This record gives sequence, structure tokens and C-alpha cells, in this order.
Amino acid sequence: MKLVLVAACALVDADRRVLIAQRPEGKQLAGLWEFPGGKVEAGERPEDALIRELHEELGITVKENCLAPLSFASHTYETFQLLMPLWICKRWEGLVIQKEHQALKWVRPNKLRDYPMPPADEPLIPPLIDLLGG
Ligand SMILES: Nc1nc2c([nH]c(=O)n2[C@H]2C[C@H](O)[C@@H](COP(=O)(O)OP(=O)(O)OP(=O)(O)O)O2)c(=O)[nH]1
Ligand SMILES: [Mg+2]
Repeated sequence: MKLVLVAACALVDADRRVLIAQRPEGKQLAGLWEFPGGKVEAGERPEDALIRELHEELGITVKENCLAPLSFASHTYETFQLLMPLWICKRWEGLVIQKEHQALKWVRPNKLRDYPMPPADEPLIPPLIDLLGG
């Protein structure tokens, strides 16, 4: 099965809330709430892919030394195997703006289960609660 590498990020604000974003209509898993990010392109470093996606999707500029690895998701979808490292980021430049998603929301980690997420994402919630204290 095809392995798809996706780089994703939990942006964390001063109130220890995490940014989730609602996937666009017409895309796979439309309407579900995800961590911003996207597919790593051929020959691209995952960190560079994440920095690129955060700029494309949210309009922010992130420096690589502001990205800390937290955990990863590995999930078997019907047509591909997803491998998705999740970084944490508490510092960025610019204001977060909604560019590609249906909606953005800042939520405390212990409220993430109120928002339907892709099945791959569920195991990422406990490490966020551990790190940020619910
Ligand atoms: N970004 C992101 N993708 C996720 C999450 N959980 C999850 O299963 N995925 C899946 C959905 C997609 O199959 C894949 C990432 O796709 P994407 O649509 O974000 O990719 P992309 O930004 O590069 O967009 P595109 O150019 O392929 O349209 O990973 C998540 O939390 N964040
Ligand atoms: Mg994306």
C-alpha cells in the first residue's frame, strides 16, 4: 500500500489552546477538524513541508527551531497508509488567518473530542493533554 507522509502541527497559544482547522469541502475527510499541515513532497524535508503548509494554509511564518516534535500518527486508510509526525509550535510570526479551511478554532486539548477529527488523529490527543495540562 502507498505510504503518505504528512507533516502536521499543533499551534499552541498563550492560553495553552491548540489550533484545529476544518477541512475544506470537496476534499477527502471534508468537514473534519485537523491539525494544519499537508503532504511532504518528493525530495522535501518534512520540516520544510510543514513550514510551507503553515504559510499556505494560515499565512504565518514559522522558524524551524520553533518546531518541537510531539508524537506521530500511523493509520491505515482504505487507499493509503498515513504516517503523520506532529510538531508543537508556540511561536510564529504573523496573524493566523483562515485561507484554505472552512473554519479555525482554538480549543483546550481536553475539548478536542468535541470536534470530529480524522480517525488517525485520536491517538494524538492524550500527548497534547499531557503536555498542556488538559
Ligand atoms: N493536515 C492534516 N492531514 C490529516 C490529518 N489527519 C489525517 O488523517 N490527515 C490526512 C488527510 C489527508 O489524507 C492527508 C493530508 O492531506 P492534506 O489535504 O492536508 O494535504 P495538503 O495540505 O498537502 O493538500 P493537497 O495539496 O493534497 O490538496 O492526511 C491532520 O490532522 N492534519
Ligand atoms: Mg493540508
